Amino acid sequence: MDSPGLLRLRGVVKRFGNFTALKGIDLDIAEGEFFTIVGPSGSGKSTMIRLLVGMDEVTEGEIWLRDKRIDQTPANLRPTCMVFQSLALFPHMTVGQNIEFPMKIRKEAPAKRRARAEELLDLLRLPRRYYDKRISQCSGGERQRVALARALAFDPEILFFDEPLSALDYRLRKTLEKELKDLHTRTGKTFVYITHSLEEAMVMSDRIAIMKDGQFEQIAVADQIYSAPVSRFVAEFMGEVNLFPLRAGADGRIESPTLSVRPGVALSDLAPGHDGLLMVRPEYLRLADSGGSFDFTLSGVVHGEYALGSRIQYEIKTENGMVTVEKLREERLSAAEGQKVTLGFNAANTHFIGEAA
Ligand SMILES: Nc1ncnc2c1ncn2[C@@H]1O[C@H](COP(=O)(O)OP(=O)(O)OP(=O)(O)O)[C@@H](O)[C@H]1O
Repeated sequence: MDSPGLLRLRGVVKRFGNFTALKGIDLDIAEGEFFTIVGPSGSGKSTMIRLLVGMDEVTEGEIWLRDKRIDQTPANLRPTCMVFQSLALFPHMTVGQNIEFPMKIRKEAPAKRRARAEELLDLLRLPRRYYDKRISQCSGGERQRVALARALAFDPEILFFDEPLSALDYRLRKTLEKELKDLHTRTGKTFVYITHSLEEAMVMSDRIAIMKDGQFEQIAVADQIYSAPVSRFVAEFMGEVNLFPLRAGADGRIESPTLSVRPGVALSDLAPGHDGLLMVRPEYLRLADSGGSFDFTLSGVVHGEYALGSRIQYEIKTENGMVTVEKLREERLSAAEGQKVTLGFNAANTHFIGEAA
């Protein structure tokens, strides 16, 4: 990033008694960015968001918004807004009253509030007649849109989202993921989003931060995190993956206990005398039995076949454990369960992780 971030964290530590939940976080989020924090349960995502919105205090470190230090600013005085999984709408009020709530607090005139509420209904693609509808009469997806409209009515500098879609069913979640991305583009606001779901993060975000044990393991654009993870943890967290131990001899020749390596193959990140893990995503493995030349090959037996909608996943049992292969339905493997197969892949479709097996 060229310009300094809109939101900056410097050395942020959060301790609960003897337990350190955040271990010195440095982070810059750019204005207008869709920034997503992903991580397993207990990694510190909610703790981080709570500090950012002012629901909890930092133990050490600083949080800056533009040129103002905000870590000591009470939540209600921060120009940020939070959208929760639980929505926190007022169920006995109408859609219009909910959306207008922040403007009412600001003591804006009724006509102005109404006009803005209608604009926000349009923006969230809710019919204007919903203005008088009670929240209790709205569906889950509609409530989610009302909550977003209300959050935007605060006109915050940054919107924080704490797993807002996790309680919804799969189809609705998929629809709202796209709507949120679209909303982000149309409003130009800065979105900071936390989720367990990698897919959600991949669909929507400009950048993704992978959190582990109170620290960021990697921060990058989705593609890079998927194809060039910095560690085994990130590789495995970012979906199905095959990892093979590998080492380069003093002469640079690559050796592997599990793979046959074509002589002359080189990996730019693997220096002579070093070892690590070779990563290949399941979609890059091919059947090598019918010919073709591959940098790496291995043999196994087809153990299982699983339909994943448009794709099919295969488990291939090898001497050194299970290998996962994924194909589009129309590229189904011509091998039945129990059949012996040779798989191949090329160095160009791999990524080397300099981490011991
Ligand atoms: N008030 C608290 N007192 C003591 N420990 C806490 C407190 N809040 C959080 N923790 C601990 O801090 C760690 C991080 O919790 P946090 O809720 O931030 O994780 P998370 O990544 O949001 O998890 P999840 O995805 O399950 O919500 C956990 O080990 C949790 O037990």
